[in-house]
Amino acid sequence: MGIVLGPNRYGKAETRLVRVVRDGETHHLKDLNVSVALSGEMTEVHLSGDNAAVLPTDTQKNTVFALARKHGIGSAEAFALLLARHFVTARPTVHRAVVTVEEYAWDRVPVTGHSFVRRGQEVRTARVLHEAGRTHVVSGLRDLTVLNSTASEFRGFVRDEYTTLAETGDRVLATDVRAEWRHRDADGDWESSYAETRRILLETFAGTYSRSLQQTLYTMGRRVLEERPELCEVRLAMPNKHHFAVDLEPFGLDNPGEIFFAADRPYGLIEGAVLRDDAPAADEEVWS
Ligand SMILES: O=c1[nH]c(=O)c2[nH]c(=O)[nH]c2[nH]1
Repeated sequence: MGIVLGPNRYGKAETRLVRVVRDGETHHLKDLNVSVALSGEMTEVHLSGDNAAVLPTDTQKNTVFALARKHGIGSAEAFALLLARHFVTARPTVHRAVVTVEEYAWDRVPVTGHSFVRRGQEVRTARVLHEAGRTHVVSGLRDLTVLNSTASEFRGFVRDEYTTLAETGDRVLATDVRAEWRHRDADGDWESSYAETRRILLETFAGTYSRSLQQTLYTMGRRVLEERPELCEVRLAMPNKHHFAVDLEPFGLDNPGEIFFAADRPYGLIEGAVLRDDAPAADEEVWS
């Protein structure tokens, strides 16, 4: 039968790499999504299952982390060139490498040298419930992605027979803030209220030494209510976007809190409301 193998390639897609460079109190962040696609002498693996020419995609992922530690990440292009050349040069069975890098831009939150907010993806929200005799206004935002590259620990938690998590005195804390805040009244300066509340949320995330994301959440909500008298309740939902320090020891490299794997799931989801004890009751429907 005239059936042949056509064009093919393979590789590790979407390795989420975060590099933190610590220059004293000032940290620098690179956040990349790296995809590798290799092709070459891959007929046998398809036809007979002989893997002799196959560089595992797992190895490709490790290479992304190891070369980031060894050579740094000057720019997306430079890092892609480094990887592509490595795979083709180091592996005779690989003839072509296509390396695709997405870089996510972060701005500094000026409160500290280690706090960042991801550029340009947040959404502002507003919800009004109105019926005879009452009106509720809830403002909010979602997908405000923030990261502290230090000043976060997680220790002293419950341990049972299924616990493997190590205690940590210094970790990356990152989350997509989903926040909604309820106004006491149906009139106000919505623009300045929004801008100030967003600023307080951001600055409190940045400026709070965190013993848990729960503590950070409560502190953010509390600070908003302390500073914004027009508001009576804040609800927050914050995924704990885990950043795992990559073990580079098998490759003869140390990792002094520099190279992280940014996992997208599963994630811890921390949710909570913070309210004044005299907040007027509101229907659940005002919240999303
Ligand atoms: O801030 C955190 N809160 C938790 O409840 C939790 N659970 C976990 O595994 N890591 C974390 N981090």
